[in-house]
Amino acid sequence: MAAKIYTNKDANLTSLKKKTLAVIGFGSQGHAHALNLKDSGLNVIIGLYKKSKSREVAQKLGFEVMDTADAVKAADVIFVATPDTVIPEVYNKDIAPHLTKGKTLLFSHGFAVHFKTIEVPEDVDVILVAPKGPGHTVRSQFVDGKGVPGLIAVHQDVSGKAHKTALAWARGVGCTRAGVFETNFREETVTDLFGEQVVLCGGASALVKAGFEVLVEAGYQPEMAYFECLHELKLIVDLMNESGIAGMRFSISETAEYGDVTVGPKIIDASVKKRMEKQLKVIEDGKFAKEWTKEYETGCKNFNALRKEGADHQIEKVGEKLRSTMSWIKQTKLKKGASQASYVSSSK
Ligand SMILES: NC(=O)C1=CN([C@@H]2O[C@H](COP(=O)(O)OP(=O)(O)OC[C@H]3O[C@@H](n4cnc5c(N)ncnc54)[C@H](OP(=O)(O)O)[C@@H]3O)[C@@H](O)[C@H]2O)C=CC1
Ligand SMILES: CC(=O)[C@](C)(O)C(=O)O
Repeated sequence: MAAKIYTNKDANLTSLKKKTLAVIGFGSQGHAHALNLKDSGLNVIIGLYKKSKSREVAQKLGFEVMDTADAVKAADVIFVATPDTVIPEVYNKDIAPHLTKGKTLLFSHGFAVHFKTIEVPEDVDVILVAPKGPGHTVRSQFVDGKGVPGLIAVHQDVSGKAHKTALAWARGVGCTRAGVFETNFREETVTDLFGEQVVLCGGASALVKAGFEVLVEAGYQPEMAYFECLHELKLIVDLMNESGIAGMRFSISETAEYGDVTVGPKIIDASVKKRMEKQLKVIEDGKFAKEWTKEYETGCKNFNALRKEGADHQIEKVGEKLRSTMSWIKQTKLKKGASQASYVSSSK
């Protein structure tokens, strides 16, 4: 039987209207959920650590900002929007001690609950509302009157209202405008990690860089390689996003389509699929979660070195130059280190 898609007609905000909603963290997801919920007429407070660079940004956007522990004490629903590797320390220090009976714990990724990096008490609801898109898109789509499709899941339902709360939150952040599927913490966690590592962020950026390098090393202009391998990828993926692979193939030339169906399977062949299957096992077995947690706990040395290698890649320099000279590309210079929320789409 096809999974049910929940939309606005299935969800209302009633169960959240008289509640205090705390968003712990004001980053990519945190700022988007907070602003969208606030624009949906709900009472939202922000919990941050004392030295957070996002305190001032959140206050300027009209939020009451508290220390994390105080926000948890004051709230009925607590959205843990800190990085997955930070969740254990924030949870154990500032959330768990104040998670009294009847509160609801909410996540937008199941990592901490599924891989048990935290222990949740038995007397609170534990739910997931996971928009299937970056936080900045969750916000910009909402501002444009649209929504990002999302997932909901219930890990623990003490109140008997966990599902309704999840749906109400999904409505408040705009997901039910697009469509919401119900899943469970394991499925969301595993598929999200797989998707972002193997297809979306990891797979796509590796494919783009490899294509760019092949063209540049063969003597073609780096600008041509950038246009072909990075810039145009968005335009092709947009077509797939809107009307499927078939729709994209309808729009491109027959020459391109012939190359697509004959060469594509030689590039992404059975050996690539085997490596994808292997990575899925690494995620399912919790090996990835252990590796990432250890990397974080030992100071992210390897992670930062790989980040720098990526930032120093020629494609970044060429791309930055081209994007700054071409008017039709939206100039959103998202850069790590600044407050994520400083790129917020205004609500008016
Ligand atoms: N990025 C995305 O689009 C998506 C993220 N998710 C999930 O959302 C959750 C949050 O990720 P994301 O939004 O990317 O995180 P970000 O790194 O963008 O933001 C993290 C926020 O947490 C704050 N923070 C850090 N330490 C603490 C602390 N001790 N107490 C309170 N706040 C703290 C940061 O403060 P400061 O601002 O000072 O740095 C920042 O505001 C994760 O579970 C992630 O997996 C799910 C779907 C998509
Ligand atoms: C945007 C999203 O959902 C990702 C890629 O999985 C993430 O940022 O965690």
